[in-house]
Amino acid sequence: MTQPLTIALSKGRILDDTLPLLAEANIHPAEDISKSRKLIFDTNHDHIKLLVIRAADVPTYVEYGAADLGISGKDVLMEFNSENLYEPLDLKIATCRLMTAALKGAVLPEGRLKVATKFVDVTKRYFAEQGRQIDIIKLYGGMELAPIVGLADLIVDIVDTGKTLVANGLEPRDHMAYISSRLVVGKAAMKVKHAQIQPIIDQMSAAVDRQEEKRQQEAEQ
Ligand SMILES: Nc1ncnc2c1ncn2[C@@H]1O[C@H](COP(=O)(O)OP(=O)(O)OP(=O)(O)O)[C@@H](O)[C@H]1O
Ligand SMILES: O=P(O)(O)OC[C@H]1O[C@H](OP(=O)(O)OP(=O)(O)O)[C@H](O)[C@@H]1O
Repeated sequence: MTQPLTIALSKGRILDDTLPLLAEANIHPAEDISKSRKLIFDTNHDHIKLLVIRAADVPTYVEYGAADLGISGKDVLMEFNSENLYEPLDLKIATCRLMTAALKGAVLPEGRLKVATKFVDVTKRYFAEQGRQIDIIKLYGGMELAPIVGLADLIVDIVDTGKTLVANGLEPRDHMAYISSRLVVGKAAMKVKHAQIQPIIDQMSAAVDRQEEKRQQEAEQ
């Protein structure tokens, strides 16, 4: 019997890049997600449903088995740090870097550093590895403002083009991690529904390869 499958998608910028990949894997939402206020969608497969939720909530849904698969930024997964999730596929979408940044030219204090971020645990682990004492200032967005107003010496945030840093008089310092979106699978779901989940991983993997080829061809033109 075909068991039901639920896939949790991150809304926001990841969603735009996710839908073409799902389409290449022959998973099509029954209605236009971007035009709907619904959070759960049927698809062209009777047994597959899509959830569209806050990016930071995706690992929680998958960990608790409320979704079998999920699509989540590596930054979110690093912060969530769960042992109950497999990460079988790099989708190579929403790529960016997790970096530290400071005011341009600023000399950092010798002693404790004030670090503003929403990635609290990732930041604690990173500076602990460096043997550096820090005080964390937890923010929910707009981290770039913190050094300008003296709230922090350093920030830890996502950098893509670097335009947000430049616009706020900041400069990148340490490159902490390469970030992209990943397909995640709950360990329990993988055991129970392996026969249904594996083909989706394989189709998504082929879709990622095709998109990569397309991108390379476009870059060469
Ligand atoms: N500038 C960027 N360029 C590329 N990818 C990014 C960028 N900013 C964030 N991302 C990736 O996209 C994910 C989702 O970002 P998005 O901005 O949609 O949501 P958010 O602001 O983190 O969350 P929410 O809107 O739910 O508060 C991030 O977790 C990260 O993996
Ligand atoms: O290097 P850039 O290309 O300028 O991109 C980096 C910016 O993008 C993200 O913010 P986002 O636009 O998602 O806003 P938010 O953090 O307020 O959600 C991130 O938090 C940076 O501020």
